[in-house]
Amino acid sequence: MISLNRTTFLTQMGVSGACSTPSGTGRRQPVVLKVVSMDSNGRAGERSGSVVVENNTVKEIAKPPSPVVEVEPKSTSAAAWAQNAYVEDSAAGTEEQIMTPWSVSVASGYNLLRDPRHNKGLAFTEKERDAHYLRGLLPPTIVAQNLQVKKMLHNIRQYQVPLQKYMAMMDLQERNEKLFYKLLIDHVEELLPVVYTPTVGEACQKYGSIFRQPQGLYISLREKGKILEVLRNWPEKNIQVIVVTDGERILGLGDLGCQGMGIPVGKLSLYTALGGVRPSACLPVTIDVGTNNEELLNDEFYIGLRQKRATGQEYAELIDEFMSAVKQCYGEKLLIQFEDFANHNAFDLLAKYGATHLVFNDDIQGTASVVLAGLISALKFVGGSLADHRFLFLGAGEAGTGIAELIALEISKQTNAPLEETRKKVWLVDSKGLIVGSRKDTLQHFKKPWAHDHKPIKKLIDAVKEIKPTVLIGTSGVGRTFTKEVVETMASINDKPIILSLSNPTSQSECTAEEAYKWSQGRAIFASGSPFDPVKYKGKVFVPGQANNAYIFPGFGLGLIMSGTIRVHDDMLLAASEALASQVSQEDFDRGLIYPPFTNIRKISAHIAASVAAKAYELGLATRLPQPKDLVKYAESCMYSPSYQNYR
Ligand SMILES: NC(=O)C1=CN([C@@H]2O[C@H](COP(=O)(O)OP(=O)(O)OC[C@H]3O[C@@H](n4cnc5c(N)ncnc54)[C@H](OP(=O)(O)O)[C@@H]3O)[C@@H](O)[C@H]2O)C=CC1
Ligand SMILES: CC(=O)C(=O)O
Ligand SMILES: [Mg+2]
Repeated sequence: MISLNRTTFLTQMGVSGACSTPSGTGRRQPVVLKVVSMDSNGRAGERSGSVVVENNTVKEIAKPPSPVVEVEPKSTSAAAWAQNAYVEDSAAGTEEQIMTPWSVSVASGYNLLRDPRHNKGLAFTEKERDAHYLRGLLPPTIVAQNLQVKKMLHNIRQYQVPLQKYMAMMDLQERNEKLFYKLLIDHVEELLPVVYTPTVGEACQKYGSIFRQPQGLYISLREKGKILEVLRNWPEKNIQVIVVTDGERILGLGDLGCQGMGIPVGKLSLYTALGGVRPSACLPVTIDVGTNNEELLNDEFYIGLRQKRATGQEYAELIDEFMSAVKQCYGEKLLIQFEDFANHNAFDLLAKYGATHLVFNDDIQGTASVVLAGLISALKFVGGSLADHRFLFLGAGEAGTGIAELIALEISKQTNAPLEETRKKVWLVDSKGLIVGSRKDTLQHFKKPWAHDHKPIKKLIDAVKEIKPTVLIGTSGVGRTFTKEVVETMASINDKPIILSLSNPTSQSECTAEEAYKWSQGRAIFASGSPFDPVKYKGKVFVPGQANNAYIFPGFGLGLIMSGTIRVHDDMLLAASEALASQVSQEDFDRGLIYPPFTNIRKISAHIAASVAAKAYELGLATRLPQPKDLVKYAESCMYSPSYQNYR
């Protein structure tokens, strides 16, 4: 039973007198509610229902249906949760803590149509139109969600320019969230390149010009000392995952400053679409410490701070305040995904906060896990074990050394050889040439483990001829660096050369799919970070795979969240790789694929989540007890559904 003075209730919820609905004494006031509530087991969920108002007092929430998704483990106390729940008391002008474990927000009539989380557009039924004051606000026709999906897809296909498709998708997300996710989930292969790489790269470059609505939180140097207050400005309180960037290394496009926001927004839409994490639990964040991108600093439409990047103590203090604030606000089990930081910060942030927070670096760890999975399944084509192969990377930054380390770790686990030994199977080339012992003094710390004894080599082609790799991996961020000569040399050394061009977006890919197949006479096993269309070569169709961390992070994150895991461990990355590799079917292999199609991604994510959670339980890092018996089923049951709910 909820008893709250109606005026206070509506004011607190930011509902002005003008939009409040008639509320005679004892009259059931039909409004759509989003109730974040907690049951006696400490489980929270979103519900919809109506409220009963008596004598200007909200008396009850009428029979809310079961929670959409269980989001809090049993061990969380209602009081602990409540500490994180705040509303503005506009009358008093002060912040007031709600001491009951629920909060309610109301939308009806015109506001309901403007509320993307609950809006259904033309899909509102006759009954809902009556009950929620929508009569006359919509044309008479009523359509099913599937027809809305069909119409939106038709509209999006009319646009020839990818950025226009992107903007149409963003508009939809801001208008009707469930329809956005239904469309994205049902047509994931077609729309992933629109909301994610490559188009999201262009969107970030032009973010200032296309900016319409804030889609996440901007924390700039001006917010220093106030980050906790800034977090409370975000409308959602029960955040489970943050994707944060400082915009310094956006895909392979360099420093895009504050306009990097497109990346956390895009990654989190995949958390929901591919991994089933509730949208309301996702928070995109961009930390703005300036940019060294002169073009943006001189761009009149640039949306960020117009100053050079802060570094050193000033940078560290802002990040530290952010990390403390989010933990204080959202608790120990909040997952923080670092995304597209430059490598001079990324490794240090991961090391520093890995000990105190649930942090995951997608570029270092997620990429490593997805590539290892691809290599495990590529063994089907090339034979042998990982230990039988030699790996050469172009690019020795976050992605390159992250993947290298996970490969070495997996070989070490498989062979019981020490890591120092297994690392010797992996070679890396950076902008100055092959990483070798004689360069040790001048190398950044993350390159040092790869400085093997060898004479210096400047050019990739010479390194390929000398090392004779079976696997060539591009993580340089520089397009067309796998030249005809490089690919031909790989094909002369190997019957089936494995070539992965991981750099994003498409313009930065080390080679195209067509180049890889043509120059290797159709023998390459090829995958790329951004998608390429199938290639017809000598009468045969070759389907390239997409080696992108999008296969891993949504399921990985779901696994951490659903098990209440408090720290990430390398063994979880290995578990995720094996789970992904196990999802490649014989039919996929028959098509030459080393990754399963994205059309099955929700099922794949459930398997990844289950494996990650199982590892977390094994390592004693999971706090959701008891452990569910069937983790795959449990993962599936936790997943957000984009289907409309009925509002009574
Ligand atoms: N497919 C996927 O899922 C992912 C793809 N990526 C992509 O990988 C690329 C790199 O990302 P990340 O590792 O984080 O970036 P980093 O900046 O950390 O690393 C880039 C590396 O490439 C080297 N490099 C740059 N130019 C050249 C060149 N001309 N020849 C040889 N080496 C060069 C750099 O050398 P030096 O150290 O000397 O400067 C550095 O070692 C990006 O395009 C990114 O989009 C990243 C994560 C995931
Ligand atoms: C995919 C990704 O995370 C990147 O290119 O940075
Ligand atoms: Mg990234």
